[in-house]
Amino acid sequence: MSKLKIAVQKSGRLNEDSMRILKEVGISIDNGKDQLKASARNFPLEVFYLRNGDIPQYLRDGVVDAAIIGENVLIEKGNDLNIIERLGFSKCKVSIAVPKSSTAKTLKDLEGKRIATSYPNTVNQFLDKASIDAQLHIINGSVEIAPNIGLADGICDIVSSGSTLFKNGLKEIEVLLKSEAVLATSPRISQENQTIIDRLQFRLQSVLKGRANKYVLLNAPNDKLEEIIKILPGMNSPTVLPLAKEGWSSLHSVINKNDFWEVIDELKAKGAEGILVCPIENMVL
Ligand SMILES: Nc1ncnc2c1ncn2[C@@H]1O[C@H](COP(=O)(O)OP(=O)(O)OP(=O)(O)O)[C@@H](O)[C@H]1O
Ligand SMILES: O=P(O)(O)OC[C@H]1O[C@H](OP(=O)(O)OP(=O)(O)O)[C@H](O)[C@@H]1O
Ligand SMILES: [Mg+2]
Repeated sequence: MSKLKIAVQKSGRLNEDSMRILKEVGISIDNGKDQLKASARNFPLEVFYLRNGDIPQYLRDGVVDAAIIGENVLIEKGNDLNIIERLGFSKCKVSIAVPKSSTAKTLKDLEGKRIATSYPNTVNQFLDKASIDAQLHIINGSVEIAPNIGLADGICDIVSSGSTLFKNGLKEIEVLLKSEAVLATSPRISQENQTIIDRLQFRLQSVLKGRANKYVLLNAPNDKLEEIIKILPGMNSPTVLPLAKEGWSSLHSVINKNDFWEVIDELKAKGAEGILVCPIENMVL
């Protein structure tokens, strides 16, 4: 039987969360230390542990069928490749930054200046679009040090908390793009492996929906139910069960994680009691 070949970063910022999400979709992987390839025990899948930066070419060549990769790397090296799912972790920006003392306020102010970066294609794309002429210095890491050692007037690199910029006396002046981990596929994927990735994607979507929501249970007097139900639309409509206590009901529903605290405040204000909130492992809709 055919197996889906999926690339995952060997080590680095994406590795742990990539392996976690595979585990959460119920895939067990035999993981020997320093193994570059591993098979799943209960799903037709082989994991290849690769460098993030090498993955676009492997996808293009069909060496792997799919990959969990930073979207920023695809924008830099794999604009032709297909993103099928956004995975919600490793969120970051790719930004332009300059020394705090610099008068530059936008990318335009770097006309004729030197920019250090590990993402030359991305920067060039933005420079071309804005008809800006700047000189790129391509370096592979520690980009934020470049202005301090006189190598560049500005940089383009990944920003997350902003602490690396801060520690190096830099300020962000323009966000070129936002990125997160994504699932991408090879244009050469076989029909057989496409059906396997469809199954994997279905499972991933149920885990991602689960992560985005919470299950809420509460008790409420029957005369308040109508108003409470308006706040809690649920997946379809909330479950209402009678309590042993006369005139009271228990209500079960799903709420979005982002507006969870606001909803809880509203529920309390409308007379809800004994509110329990639980994480959701999977949501299959
Ligand atoms: N500080 C950060 N916060 C959040 N996400 C980040 C951060 N830095 C990088 N990322 C994301 O994680 C990905 C992997 O970053 P990491 O630094 O581990 O690898 P790398 O050195 O770019 O790649 P390689 O695997 O080729 O060595 C990046 O492409 C980006 O999408
Ligand atoms: O805004 P922050 O939260 O400080 O994160 C940004 C830093 O994180 C990444 O570096 P990383 O630590 O991955 O080191 P690397 O250069 O070796 O990849 C990135 O290249 C930035 O330097
Ligand atoms: Mg890094």
